[in-house]
Amino acid sequence: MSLDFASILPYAPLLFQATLMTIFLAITSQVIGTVCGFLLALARMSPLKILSVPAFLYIWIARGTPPLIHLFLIYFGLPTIGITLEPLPAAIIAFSITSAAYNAEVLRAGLQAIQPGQIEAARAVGMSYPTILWHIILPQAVQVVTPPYMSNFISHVKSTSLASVVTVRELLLTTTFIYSNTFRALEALIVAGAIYLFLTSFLAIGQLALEHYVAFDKRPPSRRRLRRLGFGGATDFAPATDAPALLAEKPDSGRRVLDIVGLEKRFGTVNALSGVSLTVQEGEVVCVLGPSGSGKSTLLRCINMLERPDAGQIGIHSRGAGFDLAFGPAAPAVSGRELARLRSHVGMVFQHFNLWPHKLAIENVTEGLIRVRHVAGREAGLLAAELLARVGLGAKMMTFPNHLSGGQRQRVAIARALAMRPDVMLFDEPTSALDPELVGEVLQVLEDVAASGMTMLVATHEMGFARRVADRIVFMDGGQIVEIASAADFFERPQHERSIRFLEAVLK
Ligand SMILES: Nc1ncnc2c1ncn2[C@@H]1O[C@H](COP(=O)(O)OP(=O)(O)OP(=O)(O)O)[C@@H](O)[C@H]1O
Repeated sequence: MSLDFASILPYAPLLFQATLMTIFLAITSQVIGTVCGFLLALARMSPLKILSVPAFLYIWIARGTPPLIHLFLIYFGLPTIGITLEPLPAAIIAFSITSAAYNAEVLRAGLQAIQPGQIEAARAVGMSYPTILWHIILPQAVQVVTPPYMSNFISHVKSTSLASVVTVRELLLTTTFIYSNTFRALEALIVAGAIYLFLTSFLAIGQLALEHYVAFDKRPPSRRRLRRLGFGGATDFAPATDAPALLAEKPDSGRRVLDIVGLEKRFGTVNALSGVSLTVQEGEVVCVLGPSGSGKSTLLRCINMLERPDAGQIGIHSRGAGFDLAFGPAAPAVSGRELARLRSHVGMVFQHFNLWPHKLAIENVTEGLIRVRHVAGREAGLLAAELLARVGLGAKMMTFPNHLSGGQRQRVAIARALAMRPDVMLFDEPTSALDPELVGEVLQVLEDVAASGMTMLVATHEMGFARRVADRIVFMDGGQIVEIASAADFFERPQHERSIRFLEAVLK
């Protein structure tokens, strides 16, 4: 038996039209399915049950039932309640329903793949949720979702052949028409298969190109990206020398920057903070010491409201703005905008750095300036370059975080927090995640920052650093402040029996 493709040839224009219809059907329903899938993914992740439960039910039902049933329900079922649709809109709606359910799960996986620490770091510089979503979460989520999303798209293209059963003139229906006229079923089906293969191969190549495009940290930064920050290229940068100084001279104003009164925080049955009161003056360096689980991190996280206290008051009195927040059942709610404003005045450095891996070191520093302070790209680039040079990373500013050592990452994180010109800097065990030989370089930067007059609250296990640099020591145990003393007094003449035992244990 010989194949006779020549008899199919007269139908080429028809096949071409059918191919266009298949492409139109696939793209339209995929676009609708992606937009709806994205909204569904957000709803599914929402803490509000009124959003997450319906989203879950939708995805469960739409994924668990055949697309052909969706199509029949819409095309044959809806007319029974008075809604009649043409074949093409019916097919588009049916395929969008399926596509939305599958894409919702793919997109949710991408959104949830971002480490929570990165989102906390973005909140800590004062970014709003939409800004975080757009600039921190989505660019990274795209990297994660590209392979499964494109895979869904490829299988979606093939599923559009189902539209033939409701007489949409797509590829399969046209193919059956051709072979019923020519009696050349084999040839017609081979041609149709080849066209599907061509379309899906095109998407597979698109997937490879997209994967390459979104692998931001695997290739050198584009010129466009650098120009936005005022640099013409990666190699022509000379660290700025005339950038305005970001760190003030050590002040001696006696002005209170931080006022904490009666702070309480519970996690279930654990009293993480009980009646914590503390005042910190401008330019003061306060080290918070205490055994593991004593509440040091919780105290810092409550100050910039990454954790919401259950009761008490926090006052932050900056030169530019003042915040007096009260907590408790009767306290007024604090708006998201006010929280973001507060956080932009309180710098936070985390134990695990929490840099944004898709952004260069310099972009990690400029991001808050551009998105929160609305500083122009060029000016932000200059300030960031100056700061990175000050923390000893002038030569690494065009490097992605994954190519930096732990100590270098932490120094970028310090520059990122300093760039916002905070009124107080909170350091949450900044050296605990570092290899011992990298601790020194970070502590040196901390000492430099302290010497420059920054008001600092440092939760740390580094006793030598605390003794050398701290003006005062706050010693915590069981969620309470047990002792507050000058560094000399605390280390030479600890008063409280718990402090004495702690020092005996850690200094022996
Ligand atoms: N998100 C949370 N959920 C439940 N319990 C928590 C949470 N965060 C902290 N805790 C608990 O609160 C207490 C204080 O924890 P916190 O992390 O503030 O201590 P820490 O002094 O910083 O400890 P470490 O030095 O080990 O970091 C601990 O008992 C801890 O288990």
